[in-house]
Amino acid sequence: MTALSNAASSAAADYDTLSVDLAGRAYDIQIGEGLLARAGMLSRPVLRQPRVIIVTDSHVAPLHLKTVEESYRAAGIDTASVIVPAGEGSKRFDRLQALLDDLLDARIERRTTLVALGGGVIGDLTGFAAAILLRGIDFIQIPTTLLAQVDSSVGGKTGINTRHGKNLVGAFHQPRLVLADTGVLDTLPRRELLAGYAEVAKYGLLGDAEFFAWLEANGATLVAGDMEKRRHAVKISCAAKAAIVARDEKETGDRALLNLGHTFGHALEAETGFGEMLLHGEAVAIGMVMAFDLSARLGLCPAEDAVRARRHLRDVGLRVSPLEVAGRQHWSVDKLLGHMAKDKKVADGRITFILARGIGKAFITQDVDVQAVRDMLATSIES
Ligand SMILES: NC(=O)c1ccc[n+]([C@@H]2O[C@H](COP(=O)([O-])OP(=O)(O)OC[C@H]3O[C@@H](n4cnc5c(N)ncnc54)[C@H](O)[C@@H]3O)[C@@H](O)[C@H]2O)c1
Ligand SMILES: O=C(O)C(=O)C[C@@H](O)[C@H](O)[C@H](O)COP(=O)(O)O
Ligand SMILES: [Zn+2]
Repeated sequence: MTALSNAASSAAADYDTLSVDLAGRAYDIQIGEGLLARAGMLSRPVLRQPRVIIVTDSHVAPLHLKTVEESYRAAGIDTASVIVPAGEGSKRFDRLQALLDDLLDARIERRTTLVALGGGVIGDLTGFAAAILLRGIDFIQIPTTLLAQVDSSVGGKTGINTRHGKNLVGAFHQPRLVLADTGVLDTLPRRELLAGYAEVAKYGLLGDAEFFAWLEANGATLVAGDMEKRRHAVKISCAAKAAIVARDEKETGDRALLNLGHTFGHALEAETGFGEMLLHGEAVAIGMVMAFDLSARLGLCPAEDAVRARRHLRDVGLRVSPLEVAGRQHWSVDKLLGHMAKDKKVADGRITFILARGIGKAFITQDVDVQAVRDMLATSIES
């Protein structure tokens, strides 16, 4: 029985199922409240042995680990758990090594499945561990942040940061299943919810003007706690990401659109040390404002659309300028460009940019005048 038919056959099922259509490696994304308590039953069809190892972090463990462990055990599935320190600092080589050793200590086998229970950090780290342990084992994503539910749990990008930059070591390794329990967002701090909202807005800004207009009308109530609106946003976002990933799994083309705001955002994250000063989603929000500003400066995008992008992100409560990053007084155009020059999308020495012809009309280009980028960055960091 597949996960899809499981959902359909359960009279009590109150979740939506989307699928990521990758030949031979297709998987379902299930979205709804209460999925943590059903994780065991929903995972069974994709497990290759009745044993999982759950990887989670020190914030999520006390809140949600017991529910997931009990759910697996109730479904007759043996569990062990590994808890790593919360935060972006866990996407590092030394933490990866410690995790790999813990998993090997737990006597992992080739048919054992890892379960990533947490935000994007846990998903990226656990997914990478799954990609390289015993030369590749299965994993399931149970995303617990808005960011992870709308973005990082889908699509198979896994990896860690290095001193050279963001996500520079990793692998494409698709999960077998994604269980997005929108109920767990209730325990998520507002700052983290907002960071995830930036990636939600990204889907509107890059390819769906209608969704962006919906967010302009509903974003504030979504952030305030409206469950239906959160669920709708998770569904639309996952559907958009699944479609892009299905047509360009390894980012040889279109998938780079999902990097809107990231070339700038990753540079801002690197400059602030990949930590609490600026979260990934927060950096992406500022990066998307920069991408729209640059597009407008280059005459590619109506100025009004750049204003709309900035206004909406600011109105929901996100910072929209590097100058608003508390604790960070001095920015340098050269340093930001230095980080951008190490981006994974650099080709033949040229930085790839995701720009826009308007809201919902992003495109990929290497044909950008560096002086225009310098001017935009200089304006954005001037006090
Ligand atoms: N692989 C991808 O496609 C992809 C996409 C987007 C982002 N990312 C990566 O994801 C990471 C950011 O993910 P994130 O924003 O989820 O950060 P995160 O994983 O650090 O989680 C944010 C914080 O929320 C806590 N938390 C998680 N769930 C909670 C819950 N339900 N209740 C209370 N606290 C909870 C965590 O412990 C952490 O402190 C970055 O490293 C980014 O590069 C990857
Ligand atoms: O899935 C993708 O593709 C994305 O670009 C999603 C991004 O939100 C995510 O932050 C991703 O990790 C960035 O891609 P990277 O290849 O620059 O690491
Ligand atoms: Zn991102």
